[in-house]
Amino acid sequence: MQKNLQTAVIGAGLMGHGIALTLARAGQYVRISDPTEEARASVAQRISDSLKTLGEDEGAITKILKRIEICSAIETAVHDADFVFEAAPEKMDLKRAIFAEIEQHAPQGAVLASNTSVMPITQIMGELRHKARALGTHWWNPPHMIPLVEVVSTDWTDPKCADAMMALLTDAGKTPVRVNKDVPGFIGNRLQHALWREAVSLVENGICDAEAVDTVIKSSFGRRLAVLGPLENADLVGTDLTLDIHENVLFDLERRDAPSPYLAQLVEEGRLGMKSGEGFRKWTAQEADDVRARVAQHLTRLEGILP
Ligand SMILES: NC(=O)c1ccc[n+]([C@@H]2O[C@H](COP(=O)([O-])OP(=O)(O)OC[C@H]3O[C@@H](n4cnc5c(N)ncnc54)[C@H](O)[C@@H]3O)[C@@H](O)[C@H]2O)c1
Repeated sequence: MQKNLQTAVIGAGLMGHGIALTLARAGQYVRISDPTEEARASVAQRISDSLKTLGEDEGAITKILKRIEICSAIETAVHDADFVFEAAPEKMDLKRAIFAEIEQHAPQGAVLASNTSVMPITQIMGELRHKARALGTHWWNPPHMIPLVEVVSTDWTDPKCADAMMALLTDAGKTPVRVNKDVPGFIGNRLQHALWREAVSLVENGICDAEAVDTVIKSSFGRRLAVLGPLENADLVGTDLTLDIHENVLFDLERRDAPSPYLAQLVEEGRLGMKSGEGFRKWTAQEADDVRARVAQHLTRLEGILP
């Protein structure tokens, strides 16, 4: 893979800082833009802290930071970019306006990607003049630690642009996966939220409490999920057993096609989770910090264990 390519990251928040450091660490140049003074002022320190978590020393961090330029204007960030990653807030109108501006200033050959979590790429980039270079790259949080990036093609995405993006991400140490149809939630969030729908339903229907749901997952199939996907598991136990289980349980699983009223009520009551001190469960600030530290420590350890 060619090095010293010019990349642009639009939005220097949680995802943008991690995408930028991943690309710079892989030997590419990055211009990262954000209209917010606070985000621009803090992004170098946040990147440095994340690189430390990844085990980089001061010398390496200085070299990586030299590859990253911080800008306020989208035009400056994208004017000579080969690849553009948009990581601005999850608002359709904002993303559409950002891509109109990107297209105005980026080279015609640049591949343009949105990091939207669930919104259709077709809708975000439907107004572009050159839609063949538009696609989705759904990175996962923290983007510098979770290997997966879903590369989403629309009906009009040129396969060569998707190939180029796959190559760039692979070279940067990511595990890109192609999503061939632009469906809401792509692959990962469809799977994740199918599980969350059932998890909420179990609590809502008094079958168990929230702690029991989390304990069951963490102490059972959650343990093997990182090395055994569900379809590998179905082949491992046999598709015949899988069919028998589905015949006896699927009829009773949650199947509503809208969010749970129980979840809506939590939000209405201001029980927003760790940030408000209570969601499905009560959380002290210390308990919330402990969870974040536990996740970071676990992901760091996994880096050394998993292929
Ligand atoms: N946080 C996650 O876990 C996660 C995971 C996967 C995907 N995403 C998606 O990534 C995107 C970014 O999420 P985030 O968590 O980094 O949000 P964030 O709020 O941390 O960062 C967004 C940044 O965009 C900046 N911004 C606002 N308007 C802008 C503009 N016009 N141009 C450029 N930058 C602008 C903000 O100042 C902010 O710094 C969203 O689409 C989100 O859905 C988030």
